[in-house]
Amino acid sequence: MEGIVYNIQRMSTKDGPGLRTTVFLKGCPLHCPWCSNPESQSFKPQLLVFSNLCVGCGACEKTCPNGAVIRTGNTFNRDRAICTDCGACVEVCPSQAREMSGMRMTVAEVMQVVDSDSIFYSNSGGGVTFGGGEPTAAGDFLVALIDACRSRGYHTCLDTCGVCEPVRFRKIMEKIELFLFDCKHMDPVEHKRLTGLDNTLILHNLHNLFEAGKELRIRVPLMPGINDTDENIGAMAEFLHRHGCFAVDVLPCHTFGFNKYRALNLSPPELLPYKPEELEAALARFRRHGLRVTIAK
Ligand SMILES: C[S@@+](CC[C@H](N)C(=O)[O-])C[C@H]1O[C@@H](n2cnc3c(N)ncnc32)[C@H](O)[C@@H]1O
Ligand code: SF4
Ligand code: SF4
Ligand code: SF4
Repeated sequence: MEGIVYNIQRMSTKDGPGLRTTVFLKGCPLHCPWCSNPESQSFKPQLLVFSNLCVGCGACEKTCPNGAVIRTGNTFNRDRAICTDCGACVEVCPSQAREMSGMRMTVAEVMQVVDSDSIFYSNSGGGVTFGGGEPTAAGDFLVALIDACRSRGYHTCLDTCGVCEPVRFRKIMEKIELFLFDCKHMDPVEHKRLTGLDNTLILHNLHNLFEAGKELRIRVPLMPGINDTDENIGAMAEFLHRHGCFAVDVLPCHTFGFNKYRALNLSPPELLPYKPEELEAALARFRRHGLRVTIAK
């Protein structure tokens, strides 16, 4: 079985306990306007062009079979309407200005990388995390990867936005040991306006996780002026309290990865990270609503 993987991060300390291997699966049903991994949203491999690294050699123009390379002065980009993301120009670029995101891999190929890190899992209390994109959108490929990890005794963690058809989510839920579950916005209309889908499925799946007593950490990507209002944080606290949860991990807005929007010929988000005093004020709103708050690693 095959799926599209856009990165395998080794020795990660940020995606769950201990030392971890994080497998990033490409494709996401949401389009959060602040997403730090815009290349993770499409379900297909994609070309990124980092114009600042272009040395103007013209090799890509000569190689492109579709005439999709556009020259502006001494830099070479591509016409998105014509480019087929075939990757031929990446092979000839001498300066890494061109890069393909996403490659087709089999379960065995992913597990070869995972297995080579396994010595570190038992010593550190670590294991394997599946992220993305939205890992549940990879369907049977994700299930097969989890099964392969569990059969070897590796701890498994899922970093998810929770948008997943409930029957499939239940199947995944039974196999995963720790969930990092995002809560982005509590208002369904606002959730849809921001991300393209409302939060009905998300809250349904989250409710089921709580009911099943699964180990989970709620993560809130905190975006200035977007979801850090007293009203939204209050609604979040009300939902979480009803499920016996009194703590969240906050991911304050960062702009790492925003350079990849230009590399995909997209406009980067117009967002600035919090000033320290603004972040403190937002965190205080969580505490006022009875939620312990930690900044996620
Ligand atoms: C790229 S997502 C992948 C997992 C899944 N799609 C999700 O959204 O939960 C990984 C984490 O990064 C967070 N994130 C994405 N963009 C961010 C940004 N600009 N600042 C802070 N956190 C961000 C997400 O909210 C999520 O918790
Ligand atoms: S990815 Fe293929 S089609 Fe697109 S610019 Fe490069 S060579 Fe041309
Ligand atoms: S091959 Fe790379 S360095 Fe050469 S013109 Fe194209 S993008 Fe620039
Ligand atoms: S759900 Fe996650 S991967 Fe998908 S767009 Fe939002 S932050 Fe990006």
